[in-house]
Amino acid sequence: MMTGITGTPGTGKTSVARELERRGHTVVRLTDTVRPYVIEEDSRRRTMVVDVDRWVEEFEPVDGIVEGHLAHLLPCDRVVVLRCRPDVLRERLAPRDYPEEKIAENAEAEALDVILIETLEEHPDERVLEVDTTDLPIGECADRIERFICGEFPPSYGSIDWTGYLEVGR
Ligand SMILES: Nc1ncnc2c1ncn2[C@@H]1O[C@H](COP(=O)(O)OP(=O)(O)O)[C@@H](O)[C@H]1O
Repeated sequence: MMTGITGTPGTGKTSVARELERRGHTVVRLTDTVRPYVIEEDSRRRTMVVDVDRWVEEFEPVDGIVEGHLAHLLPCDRVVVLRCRPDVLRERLAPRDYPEEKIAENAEAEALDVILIETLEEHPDERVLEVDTTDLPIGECADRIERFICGEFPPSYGSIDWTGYLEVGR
């Protein structure tokens, strides 16, 4: 079974995947697989443009966890969408040497549920779990994901509304 862990940068994918790996799960990091599919790199914005269609087409399915902000585009059996309140997301991204424009874009994408919407375009409801990591310690996020994978924790999404965090007049 392949479980995707996706989310806006800063929502905690790397941290929770590290914890799940420590607990014995096989983890594939998407950043390690996209390199051959990079079409363009924008070093100022620290962004890569990837040939996503070809990457999805050629991706070898994994019996384990795939972690990365494109994971929901793969034919996963389960998808976990990590979330983080936009003001806290900004704090989490602050130590990265991202330009302000990129931090603002990520906070806005999070406020607009962009990754959740993309996930629901690809996967039926019963495969999707949204986890709000804002106040949930990494270990507890990992517990919930493990229980979701084995069917003990039910799928759910849609209880988050962060439109109030959209920055107006930018
Ligand atoms: N559940 C959490 N609670 C508090 N801080 C977290 C949590 N998950 C991640 N963080 C912190 O947020 C920052 C970004 O986490 P990271 O795992 O790198 O996110 P991503 O891989 O989604 O970009 C790190 O400093 C990490 O320690």
